[in-house]
Amino acid sequence: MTKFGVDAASFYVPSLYLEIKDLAEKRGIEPAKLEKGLGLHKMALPDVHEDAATFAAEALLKLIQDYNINPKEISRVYLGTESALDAAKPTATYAVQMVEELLSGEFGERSFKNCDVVDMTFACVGAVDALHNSLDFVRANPTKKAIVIASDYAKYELASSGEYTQGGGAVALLVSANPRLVEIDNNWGVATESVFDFFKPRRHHSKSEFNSAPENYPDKIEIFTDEPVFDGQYSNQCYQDRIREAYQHYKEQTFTVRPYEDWRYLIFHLPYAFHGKRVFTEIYSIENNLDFSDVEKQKAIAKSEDYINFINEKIEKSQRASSEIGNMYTASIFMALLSALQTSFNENEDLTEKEIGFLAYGSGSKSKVFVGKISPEWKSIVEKWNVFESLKNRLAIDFDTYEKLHRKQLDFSVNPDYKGFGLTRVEKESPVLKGARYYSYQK
Ligand SMILES: CC(=O)SCCNC(=O)CCNC(=O)[C@H](O)C(C)(C)COP(=O)(O)OP(=O)(O)OC[C@H]1O[C@@H](n2cnc3c(N)ncnc32)[C@H](O)[C@@H]1OP(=O)(O)O
Repeated sequence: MTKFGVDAASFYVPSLYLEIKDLAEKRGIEPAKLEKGLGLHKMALPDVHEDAATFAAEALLKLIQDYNINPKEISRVYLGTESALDAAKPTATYAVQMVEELLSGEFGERSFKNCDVVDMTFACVGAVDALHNSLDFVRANPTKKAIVIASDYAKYELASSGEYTQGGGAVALLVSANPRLVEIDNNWGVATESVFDFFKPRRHHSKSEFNSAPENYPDKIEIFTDEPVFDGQYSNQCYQDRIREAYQHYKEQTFTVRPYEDWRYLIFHLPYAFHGKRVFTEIYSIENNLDFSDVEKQKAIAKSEDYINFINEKIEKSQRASSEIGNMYTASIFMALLSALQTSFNENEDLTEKEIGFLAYGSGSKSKVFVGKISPEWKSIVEKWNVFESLKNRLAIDFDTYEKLHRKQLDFSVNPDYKGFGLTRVEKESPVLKGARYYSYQK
């Protein structure tokens, strides 16, 4: 029987970061809480010229170049993002255009001309939805290939409880038959409930708030905000509830008992590094008939030797990249996979045929639980990544620069050596192009 899944993967993390201890000091938070309590070390930050479109373009370009992909052979580019730049024009169109233009010498003009390109949004689970859809597509059309990109900038209000979990970047996945990285099984546990744990409402503004609003602007206009409205502890609870329900749904469909025991790695959406291991205590307790009825008992389970051994074996390696990057929203779950596989690769572990369990979550809210099996050729894909080496080649910025970047007070790139895609300008004058974004590539 033909197998379907992820054939290759690549990632992009911006070159700037802030040390978490610098943030802790300025905000009066004990560094140990962030480092030892939540697993945070560094926070990746977009430079002035970067956004979710440039992140996506970088990951897409790397995927094409590292794995010799001809864009003309790609039938779909589905982008999961909650950092969309426009409410109508997909961020994926910007990313595809950047890559098309850069590679026009090699593949001709408009190499993605017959490609189906779209964004998918459901907070942090949007790229899993894109993967799910793309897998359905290749299962129905086994000779075709799709690319899924997860790209986001996780930005929170200054001095909020989300601030120390900020981060950003992108992961791109090639989806096809006979995948060389991981085969994805077609059983999906799903749980949905509409809640307000974390969301980005359109805010209404009146025309009078804009000094230079053109005559033909409507009296009320809507703009998106980068920063979410959220309730941190409630979002933790919603995450825990949804993954419990989706895991249960997965079990019902697969008639499995304690499936997590067969998983070499548990790969979670990680809003911060230690989130997966903190919330999985509930499912672990249910599966092992442990009393989870009050906070004391829950803490005892989290601190038990069995649970700590379980975390060290099945979760810890997936957290390592997150500690160095922070939240990547849609891309976090895929970066957790890359982190685990890169570590196994570096340690010469043979993962062939091993099962991986995925527990995805998106606020608002939805969870998907599904399983993959590592392909025999996995090392030929992972050997191109160098996840941890590449994270060492970044530029630390100071707190003052961080705050200015956050407030959009800087006009020029912070990294003097920046290379790659960058925003050149946003049209401000022309009534028919106002807001159009233009990008170029810095060699
Ligand atoms: C977007 C989504 O994916 S939804 C799910 C997650 N939600 C978010 O990411 C929303 C944005 N983020 C937030 O609101 C917050 O950062 C949260 C909710 C994630 C974390 O909230 P906080 O109130 O900062 O932390 P919280 O009190 O929950 O946990 C702190 C941890 O540090 C530990 N800690 C505190 N001080 C110390 C210390 N000095 N040394 C060691 N550990 C410490 C605490 O014991 C606790 O860990 P434990 O519960 O495992 O024992």
